[in-house]
Amino acid sequence: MVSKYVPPHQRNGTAGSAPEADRNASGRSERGKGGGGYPRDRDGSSFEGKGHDGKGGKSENSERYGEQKKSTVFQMQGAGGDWSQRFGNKRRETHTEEEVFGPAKTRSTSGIDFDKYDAIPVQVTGENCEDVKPIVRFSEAKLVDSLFDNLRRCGYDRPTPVQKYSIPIVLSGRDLMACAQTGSGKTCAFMVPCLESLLRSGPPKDWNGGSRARPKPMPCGLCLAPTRELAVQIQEESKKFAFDTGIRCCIINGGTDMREQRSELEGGCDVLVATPGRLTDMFERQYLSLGCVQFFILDEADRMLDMGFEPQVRQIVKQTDMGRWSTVRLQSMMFSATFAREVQVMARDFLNDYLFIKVGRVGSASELVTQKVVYADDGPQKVRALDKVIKDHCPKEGLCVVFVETKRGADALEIDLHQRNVSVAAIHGDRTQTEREEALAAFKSGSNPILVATDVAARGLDIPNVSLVVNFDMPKQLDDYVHRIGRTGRAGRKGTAVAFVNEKCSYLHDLYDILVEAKQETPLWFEEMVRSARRMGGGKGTGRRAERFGGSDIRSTEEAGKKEGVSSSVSLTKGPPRAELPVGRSPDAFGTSGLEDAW
Ligand SMILES: Nc1ncnc2c1ncn2[C@@H]1O[C@H](COP(=O)(O)OP(=O)(O)OP(=O)(O)O)[C@@H](O)[C@H]1O
Repeated sequence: MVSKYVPPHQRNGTAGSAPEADRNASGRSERGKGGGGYPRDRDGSSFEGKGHDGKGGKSENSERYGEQKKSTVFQMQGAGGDWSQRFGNKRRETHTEEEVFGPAKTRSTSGIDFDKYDAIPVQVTGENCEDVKPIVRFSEAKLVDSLFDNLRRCGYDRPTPVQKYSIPIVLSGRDLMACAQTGSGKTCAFMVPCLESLLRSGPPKDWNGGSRARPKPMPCGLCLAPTRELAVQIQEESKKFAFDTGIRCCIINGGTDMREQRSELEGGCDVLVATPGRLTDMFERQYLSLGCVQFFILDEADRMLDMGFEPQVRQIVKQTDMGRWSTVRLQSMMFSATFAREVQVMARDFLNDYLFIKVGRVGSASELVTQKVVYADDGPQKVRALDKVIKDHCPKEGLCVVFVETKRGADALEIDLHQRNVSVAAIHGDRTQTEREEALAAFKSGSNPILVATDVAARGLDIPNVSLVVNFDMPKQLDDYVHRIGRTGRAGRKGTAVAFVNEKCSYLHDLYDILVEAKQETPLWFEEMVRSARRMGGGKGTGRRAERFGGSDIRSTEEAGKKEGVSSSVSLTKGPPRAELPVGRSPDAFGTSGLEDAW
C-alpha cells in the first residue's frame, strides 16, 4: 500500500531506535508460549539443549549436543542430490516467474555500458592470487542450469567486474574481502557462488537425523546486513537467483513480527538473510541453529563493524554454533564499497587466508554519477535551494533522495516540503517499520518521488529510477558521502548528485579529491573555499583517505613495510592515468600517503 502523508506530530511514534525496535516488535514475552511452529522439545529438551550461554567459548549446547548428534549431522553435509526433494516430497516453487522477477520488460539490461565496465581496473591480493582466473561470461562459471537460467531471467547477460572475480574465487573455496563501487552488482557477486556451491554439493541429507520431530531451521548460508531494508532487498535478490532450485531464502530482520518470521523459517530455510540484532535474539531463543552454515557473508561489512555491530557480529561468529556441524570449512566473505584500514584489521578475525579484491578506485564515486557542489548556508534558504535543484536536475519520471543528518531534520524537512506541495516521504530510524516500508514503497512507485532520508537509506538500497541524490546536510564522514551518492548511477545508469556545502564541512579537501578523481567539474568558489580551509587548517586533506577507505589490502602494506616476502598481488587490468595535480595543491596531498589507485 502506498503511504499517505501523515505529519510526524500526528503519528503515534511508538517505535524506538533500530535495535530497540528489533526487540520490541516481537516482544520477549513470546518466548515459551508455544503457539505453533517448531516444537521446542524434540526429545524432552530443545534441539540444541538449553541453549547458548552467551559467554563465549564452547556453549552449553555444543557440550550437550555432543558427539552423538554431531556424528549424525556430519553424515548429512554435502551429500549431493536435489534440494527440492529434501523432505520426501518435491518442494515446488510457490511463486510464478513473474511474481519473483517482475514483468519481463522491466528486466532489460539496456543502458548498461559493459564496455566501460570492462575497462575498470581490478586488483587481487593475497596468497596465490595469481591462480585466480576471472570469468568473462557467466557460462564459464559452469553454473547449474537453474541458476544460470535465473541470471538470464534477471536480465544479467554479462558479469560485472566484481562478479567476474568473486564467482571463481568463492567457488574455489577461498575467503574473500571485496571492495567494489556502489551499484556494481555485489549482491550477485556473493550470492550466486554461494548458491552454486550449495547446489553442487546438495542438501544436508537426512535433515533431522532420523527423528520424527520437525527439524530446527538450519540454514547453510548466512548473510548479515546492517539495515532492515537492505536485508529485505538482499533476500528479494536471493530469491530470484534461487528461483525453482529448491533452495529457500528467508529473512529475519528487526521491526517485524518474530512469530511470523519463525514460522517462515520452519517452512525450510537454506539461506538466511538477517540483521544482527534479530539474529542473535532468535538464536538465543533457540529458534534456529547455525550449525550447518557453510557460507557466512557480511554485506556492507565496514558499516557493520564500524558502526557498533561489532560485538553482535563477534557473538554470532564466536559464540553461536556457526558451522560447527558442517563437514566443509566455513567460508566467509565481506563486501563493501569502502573498507577503512581499522575495519580491515578487525575483519581479519573473521576471515581465513583470504583474497582481497578491489574494483576501480576503492572508496571513490562512480563516474556514472555527475557530482555537483552548491554553496548553501544553513537556514530557510536551503529549502528554496533544494526546490531549485530538484527542478533543475530531477527529470519528470525520476526519483530523488534527499539526505539529512538527523531524524529531527528529516521530520522537519518532510513537513517543509509537504507544505510546499511536494510529494515527499521520509525514512529514518525512529519511524516504525511499517512507516519505513510504506515510505519506501511510495517512493519506489513514484507516488512520492522525493524521499527524505537519514543514513538508514545510505547503504545498499537499489532503486533503479533514482536520478538525483541531494546531500542537503553533508554527512560527517566522507565514506558516507560515497555510499549516499551511490544510490544513483547504479548498474551502468547515469545519475546526478548535488552536495550542499559550506565552510563547516570538515573534509572539503577530501571531497575535492573525490570530485577530481571522478573527473567532475569543480567551481572556482569551491576551489577557493578548499584552499582557504586548508590555509586555516580546517577541511584539509587528511592524507589518510586511502586508509579510511581501505584503498589497498592492508596486508600488502604491512608486508611491504617489513620488506620481507611482500604478499603477492596482481593487477589484472590496466587503469587510467592519475588525475593531474590542480594548481595550488601541494604534491603531498596526492602523494603516496594520500590517494591510492586501485592498480
Ligand atoms: N551482471 C549484471 N548485469 C546487469 N545488471 C546487474 C548485474 N549485476 C547486478 N546488476 C544490477 O545492478 C544493480 C546494483 O546491484 P547491487 O545492488 O548488487 O549493487 P551493489 O554493488 O551491492 O551496490 P551498493 O554498494 O550500493 O550496495 C541491481 O539492480 C542489479 O540487479
